[in-house]
Amino acid sequence: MAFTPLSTLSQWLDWATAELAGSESAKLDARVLLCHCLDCSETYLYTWPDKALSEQQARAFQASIQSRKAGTPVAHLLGKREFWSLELTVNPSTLIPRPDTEVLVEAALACPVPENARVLDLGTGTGAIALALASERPQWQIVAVDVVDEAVALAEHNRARHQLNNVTVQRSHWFDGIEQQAFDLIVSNPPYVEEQSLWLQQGDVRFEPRSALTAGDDGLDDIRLICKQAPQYLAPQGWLMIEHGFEQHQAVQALMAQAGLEKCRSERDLAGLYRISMAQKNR
Ligand SMILES: C[S@@+](CC[C@H](N)C(=O)[O-])C[C@H]1O[C@@H](n2cnc3c(N)ncnc32)[C@H](O)[C@@H]1O
Repeated sequence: MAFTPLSTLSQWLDWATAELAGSESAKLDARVLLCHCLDCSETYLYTWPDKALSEQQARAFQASIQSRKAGTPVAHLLGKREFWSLELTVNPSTLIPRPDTEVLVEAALACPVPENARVLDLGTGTGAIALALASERPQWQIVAVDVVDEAVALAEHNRARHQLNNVTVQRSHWFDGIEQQAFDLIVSNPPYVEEQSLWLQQGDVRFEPRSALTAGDDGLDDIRLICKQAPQYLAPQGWLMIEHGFEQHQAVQALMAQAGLEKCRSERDLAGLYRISMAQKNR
């Protein structure tokens, strides 16, 4: 659609939906991106369908629809994604937080740990898990680490944005930079996809970095290392909790047991799939 001052919001929405046809979320994406370009709410679109866009708005909207058509995730175009009711800044340096990971947050909040628990989030990315926990448990002291410098900066930005002062963000290759050795809870959503997985060639995931996604031929390289080293960094009675792929729970439980952890178990997500496993250090 060429820009014309007479084109209305509803005409632009029809154009964008047609451009994105083939995507299940075409209509939703068109609305969300138009709201972003106009800096308005969805209610505004419904209330003023006959309003015209300015030339600048129309050009910005056209550009964002073309990027979306080329596959760019909506979260990257908006520069944000909501997780656990916190608006987080996102960028291509790490994973876009997924609703699936809220299951890990729920399980962590239900974990029997001291009131002023010391918590470690390994591979924090945007800071999603650490910040969700910090917002719910201001008395917890949380260390959040990532190995990618841009992700560390992003998590720190999100921490400051939400003024969650009970979180410390730092760079570390898993446990390498961690000094405190007695956490009551270690949580992680590490990379767990097989290097050769065809899933990596589809959808939004094509725009996310491999450093956030893949972990060796069976997807377990990072989880293997985390399970092996976690007991040294857990307080007695401390818990390790890991998000993983839906076919990995038995392997992850076995790795936890091999590391000497006890009470290994997995929990299902909303789709009924085992997506997190946990275990406790008993000595
Ligand atoms: C699946 S993403 C999870 C991001 C975030 N925790 C979430 O749930 O949205 C995995 C994260 O682990 C980080 N990572 C990968 N290898 C790492 C390593 N050796 N040490 C620390 N973090 C690492 C990646 O940079 C990425 O941010």
